[in-house]
Amino acid sequence: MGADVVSEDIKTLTRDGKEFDLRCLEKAAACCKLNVIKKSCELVNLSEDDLPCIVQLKKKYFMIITEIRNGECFVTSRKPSIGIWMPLARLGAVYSGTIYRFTEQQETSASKVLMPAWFRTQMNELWPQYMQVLMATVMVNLLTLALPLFTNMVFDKLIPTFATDTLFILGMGMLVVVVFDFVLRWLRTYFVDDACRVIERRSEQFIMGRLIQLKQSELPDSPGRITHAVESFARVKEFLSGTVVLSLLDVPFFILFTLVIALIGGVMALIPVGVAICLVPVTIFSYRRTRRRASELTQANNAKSAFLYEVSSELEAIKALGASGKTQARWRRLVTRSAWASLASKQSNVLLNTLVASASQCVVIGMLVLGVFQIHNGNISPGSLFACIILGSRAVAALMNLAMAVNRLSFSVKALKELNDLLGLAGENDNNDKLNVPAIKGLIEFDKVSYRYDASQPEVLKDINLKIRPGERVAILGASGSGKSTLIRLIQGLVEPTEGNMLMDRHNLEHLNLDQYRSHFAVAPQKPSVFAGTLKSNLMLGQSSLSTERLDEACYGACLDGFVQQCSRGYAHPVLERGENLSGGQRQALSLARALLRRSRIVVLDEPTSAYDNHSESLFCQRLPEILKKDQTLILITHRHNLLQLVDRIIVVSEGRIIADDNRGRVLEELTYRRSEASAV
Ligand SMILES: Nc1ncnc2c1ncn2[C@@H]1O[C@H](COP(=O)(O)OP(=O)(O)OP(=O)(O)O)[C@@H](O)[C@H]1O
Repeated sequence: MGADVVSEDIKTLTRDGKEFDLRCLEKAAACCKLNVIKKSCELVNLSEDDLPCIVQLKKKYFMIITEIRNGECFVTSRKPSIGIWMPLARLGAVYSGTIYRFTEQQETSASKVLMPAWFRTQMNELWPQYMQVLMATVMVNLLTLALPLFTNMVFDKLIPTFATDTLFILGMGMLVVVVFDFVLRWLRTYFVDDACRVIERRSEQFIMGRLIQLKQSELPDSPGRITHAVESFARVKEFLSGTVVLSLLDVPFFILFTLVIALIGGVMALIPVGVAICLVPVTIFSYRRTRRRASELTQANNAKSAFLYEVSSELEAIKALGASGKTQARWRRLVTRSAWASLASKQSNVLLNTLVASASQCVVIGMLVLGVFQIHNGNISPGSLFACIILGSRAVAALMNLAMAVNRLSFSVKALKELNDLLGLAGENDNNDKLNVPAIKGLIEFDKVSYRYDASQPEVLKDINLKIRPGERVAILGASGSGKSTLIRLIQGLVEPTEGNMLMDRHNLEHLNLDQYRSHFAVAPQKPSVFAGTLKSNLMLGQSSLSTERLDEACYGACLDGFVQQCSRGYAHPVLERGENLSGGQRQALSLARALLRRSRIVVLDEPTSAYDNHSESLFCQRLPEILKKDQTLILITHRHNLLQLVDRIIVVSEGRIIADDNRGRVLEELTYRRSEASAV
């Protein structure tokens, strides 16, 4: 367990003088796959296994102990932010007697699939709501007993004696019961829906947080698969946190109702018990069948979502290429496949539903037939028979709900498994011992780095040794597909070398907190990313408030200033999804301005002017040096000769290897020489 990150997380959670929020801590710990355990013990009894831990002091203060040695402990708190060694006895004077320690979450594979830890954490926090649901369920089911007892009384006592006064009083009482029943059922549904709402908000926040953290190299090739996994979870969570909970809570009442039937009607209780026994194999068979169907349906829907995602983002290209017919034909095939899979899975459901409805009728028929014999033998009265029938139907209804929930569970398990597989992919900061990177000097080193995107593919970069010093202005040149952008991805830690090491200020990137590390980069990628919103929201992506002067400066540098002035609403100019209402050059300028706005230590520009006209490109070449500070490193990937005036050093990549790396003049000379040699041949 890594002390650094846990301490760091804890520090942000323990605000001096404020109430300690255990829920927040549990949530943060769950993100690191840790459980929080509250423990009462003497400080002298703390063992290595307890560390790091949060120590609760008197007066609501908290500290973190990361190490204990020779009667001293290393403690940190928010104030001072650095740690100190302190004798345990001294801390003992202000110690409240409680610590919070951490253990790694252990999961069995079954629990992982049915209720992954992150989802269970959300549900665990909702115990108060579920306790209310439980209480309402108990009340509702107890009130259910009133109707059969009333019926029994009416048939056996009131009809023979025609005691109308008692009948009216009991009738009024039953009306009150009905009103209570209505209110309780409504409340129960409300509590469940409210719990679902909370789970929805929290789990979807968690999912997005985790998705963003996943390693780029681990993500599935198809963004449609990700979308589908997240979408199907939206349908599942309501079922798991609502339907399943209610069905499970109803089950004990099957036993209660059967016991009451046994009390009133003796052997009549055998009927619901018999139906329950028959339902078990039917439900298991149906569950297995539906699980197979769910798997086929998921595959079909995945393919559909992936294709839909692709078509919706490339609609214009499809029209321009005249590929509408082919697109429709492929869509038809996908839809047909998914419709058949959907029909097959619905059939499994319908079969169980129909069987379950028949089982309910069987209970009534069975009870009537057995009841006639029982009445004839004088064992029960007609009133008891009516009461048993009502109770029997209610008892079996509880089981039927459970059987149907179990059947539907196969879909939920499938969807949860898919999402869990996705979220279980390696994340960038999964190891808790990553170093924080509050600042960098900017020394980038490739130490014998090789990289391949896929084990089955050849290496894209081979044995690269390279050093880029802080403040250098470097261009990376090379033919298409030679590996320039991959080089940049490695520098940013977006992908990990298959061999060798990537270093920043002599620290291996695999030991750094990559989120923090990347905050020192300003990147304008080859393919600009533009989002729906305004020019300002796009420029400010990932930034807090900035002055208009800073925005103006960045737009000036990227030559976007002219366009901003043309827009009547200036920076508030609306931008459509993926920047559909902007030209290619404007999208690129926006992405470039966003990078310049960050004033990061390292500025990476991948083909920054590929969509610029010649005039804008020349302007950019003039303006960029005005904007860049001396200590900012510039790494420029370009095919444009004009841009080379911005750099002092040129690195040439060919087929994944560095074939030239020198100052601008010498490399350009060498390239001209090679070109003339080649043309002479
Ligand atoms: N995500 C990926 N999965 C598999 N292979 C990839 C991926 N991205 C790039 N490649 C392959 O890696 C090689 C290097 O690609 P890279 O994008 O680094 O080239 P580049 O020099 O930047 O090219 P260009 O100048 O055309 O942008 C290419 O052969 C490309 O097909």
